[in-house]
Amino acid sequence: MTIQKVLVIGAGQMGSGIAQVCAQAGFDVKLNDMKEEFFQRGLTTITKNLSRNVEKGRMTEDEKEQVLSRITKSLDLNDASDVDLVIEAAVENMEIKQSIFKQLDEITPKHAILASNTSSLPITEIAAATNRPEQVIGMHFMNPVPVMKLVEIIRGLATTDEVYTSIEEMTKKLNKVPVEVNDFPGFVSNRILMPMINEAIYTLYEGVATKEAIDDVMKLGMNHPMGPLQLADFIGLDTCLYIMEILHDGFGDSKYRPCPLLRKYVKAGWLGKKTGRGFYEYE
Ligand SMILES: CC(=O)CC(=O)SCCNC(=O)CCNC(=O)[C@H](O)C(C)(C)COP(=O)(O)OP(=O)(O)OC[C@H]1O[C@@H](n2cnc3c(N)ncnc32)[C@H](O)[C@@H]1OP(=O)(O)O
Ligand SMILES: NC(=O)C1=CN([C@@H]2O[C@H](COP(=O)(O)OP(=O)(O)OC[C@H]3O[C@@H](n4cnc5c(N)ncnc54)[C@H](OP(=O)(O)O)[C@@H]3O)[C@@H](O)[C@H]2O)C=CC1
Repeated sequence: MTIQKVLVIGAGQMGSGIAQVCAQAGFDVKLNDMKEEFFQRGLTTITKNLSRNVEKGRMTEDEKEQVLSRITKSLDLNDASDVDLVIEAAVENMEIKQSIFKQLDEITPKHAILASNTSSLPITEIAAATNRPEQVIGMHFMNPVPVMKLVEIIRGLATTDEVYTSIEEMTKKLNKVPVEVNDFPGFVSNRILMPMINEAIYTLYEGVATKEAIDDVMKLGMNHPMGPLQLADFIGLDTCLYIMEILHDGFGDSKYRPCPLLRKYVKAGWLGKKTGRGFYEYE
């Protein structure tokens, strides 16, 4: 199947990055969010990223304008009526995702593929909200999207080979590397990453070391580009908590219990970099 028109849902940190890389690869992109201001915030991030590419000589001003001209605003899900692919990057919540996919099933053309950028929610369960589970798939980008090479591609129980192949090809066109995984809570990426982050939070909670010391151990000792607490702030502590809850519920194993300190920070609205405060403070 040929994919040309894409609708990205959610203009947050992930959705804006996904819209950017799709437009850079020549796809026509509609970027959807619930409010004008959220769309504008996403577009501002994309414009900043592209301007940095121009400054670094990787792109001309003309090319930047062409990329921007391929991104259009959408504040209404009905804009999905003529697209070939939807990539959903709204909040990590099953009810919200199922409601979006149910509506998309009614709005989008019959051939359209419905993909979710979910970090951990079962694709099979999201697909069950539609009448086309064979055309639903996980397309899990990594943050920051313009930089990270991986797209974890998750097959739901009913996803067809044809749909998988279309998404694999699309991923390569985005200059990313697809890795196929099966549909289990947290897939591969967050089944391994998030318990490490949660354990780092327990290490802080139990007073084993300061936040800076914990991050330094992992940066200097394990060559991680960011320490786990800095990375948690970068991902968003709300998203980290949702993922731990999904692992905990999905496997029923106490080893995935979210650290109480993580819950406390999320309740306080300290969601990390995106709200200006998490384990660290940001400008
Ligand atoms: C939760 C999930 O479901 C899955 C996930 O995504 S988990 C999170 C996965 N991501 C990670 O683990 C990221 C770990 N961190 C890193 O890899 C690096 O710290 C980083 C790439 C973010 C920054 O790299 P750095 O070397 O420390 O900083 P810096 O030199 O400023 O940036 C390197 C490049 O990335 C670019 N960059 C950094 N942050 C960026 C952002 N948010 N958006 C776009 N580009 C960005 C910079 O412009 C720079 O580009 P050039 O080299 O071309 O100039
Ligand atoms: N952060 C990360 O590192 C990664 C996150 N993901 C996944 O990507 C998804 C988005 O995460 P992220 O970008 O970090 O989150 P953000 O909070 O940055 O962005 C989410 C955006 O979606 C909007 N939104 C919420 N509900 C709807 C809806 N019903 N329709 C349209 N837009 C909606 C939000 O609006 P509002 O601000 O009003 O809530 C917000 O603008 C999640 O599923 C997450 O698990 C995947 C990989 C990495």
